[in-house]
Amino acid sequence: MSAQSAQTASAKLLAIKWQRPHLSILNQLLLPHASEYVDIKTSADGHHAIVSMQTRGAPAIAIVAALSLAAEVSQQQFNTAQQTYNFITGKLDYLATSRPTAVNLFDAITKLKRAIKISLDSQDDVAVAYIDAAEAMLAADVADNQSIGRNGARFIEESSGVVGKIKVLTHCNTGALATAGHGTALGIIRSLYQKPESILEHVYFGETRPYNQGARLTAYELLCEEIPSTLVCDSAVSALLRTDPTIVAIIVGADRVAANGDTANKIGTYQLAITAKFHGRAFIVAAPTTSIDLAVTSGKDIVIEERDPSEITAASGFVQTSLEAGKLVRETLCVAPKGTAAWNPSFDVTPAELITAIVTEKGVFVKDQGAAEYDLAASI
Ligand SMILES: CSC[C@H]1O[C@H](OP(=O)(O)O)[C@H](O)[C@@H]1O
Repeated sequence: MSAQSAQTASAKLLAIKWQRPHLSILNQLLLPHASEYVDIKTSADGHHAIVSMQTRGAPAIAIVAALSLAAEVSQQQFNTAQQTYNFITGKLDYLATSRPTAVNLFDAITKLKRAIKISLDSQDDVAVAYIDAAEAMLAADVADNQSIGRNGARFIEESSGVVGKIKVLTHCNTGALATAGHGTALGIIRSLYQKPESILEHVYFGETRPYNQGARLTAYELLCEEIPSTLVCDSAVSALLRTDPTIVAIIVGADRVAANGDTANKIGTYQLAITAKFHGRAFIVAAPTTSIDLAVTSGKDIVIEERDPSEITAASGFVQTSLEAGKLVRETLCVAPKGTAAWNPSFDVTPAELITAIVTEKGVFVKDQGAAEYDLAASI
């Protein structure tokens, strides 16, 4: 890819734009067929963007929440530091009600409350302290993801066990569109592919029913960056692993990793871990430490978001003829018969015993010999 086209690709993949005090986000509900930004002026706008999934992805949710309130605070006039503190903590508690599973949001809220408490106690400007702390999260996430990319690429090169070129498979969207930039699992794939004389030949990715983050968003990222890739149905992965031994690893993101390594991630991840185990392939979780929740001892304590069953019983998209005419006409197609019951958990939990490694910005964690679980409290 030329430098110019790489620049174009990264511009297309900028999910979050922050220029104090202005925040805008790429509306991922319109991707891949339209690339439109939405202005986020208040925490209410941020809450809506997260609940509606205009923005999604564990790290991106936290950063959009934090910066939406920074935009709002920038427009407010406060009489006292205590009033500022009370306003901010109240809005953070409201943002915490948006989506329950990704711990990054709650980690950010805890850190932001700590930052403004320090400024209140030291009689510094509470509003400025908040905005500075929120902005720092954006920059830190990009740096974390680039470290995850380097750590994961090295781990795969050193452990693939295959002479010559390899292929990998990923699930959902864990790239620049799910984070502040570069990505976690897709960040590892990006880093591996961009290496000189890369061993990575091809990327398979699942459509990720029912919201199609794979078919819509990961496809968009991989095509933008001209990374050789193939979309498969979620239900085709076991057959694919059986036919292609050069698929050495399945690499996924995380929304919440428990202290023992059990990992909540997009629905379908658990069965990918099972088929990876059956076929003797590595199953790698990529996540910043802001996705690790040491307060949760195991996956059984992780709250799993359930979304509207209509996401399964119906299919929404843009009418092909309208796209060809340069228009965006969105239609909803009924798939299941009216009255069909559907169970629509947005995430599932993969037990630590099925996870080969957890790649973070601080390093790659593997289980002790013979252990079924991780001890992440001792690692991070
Ligand atoms: C970089 S982690 C992204 C993580 O979030 C996704 O969920 P959603 O699209 O519903 O926000 C999925 O679980 C990914 O692994």
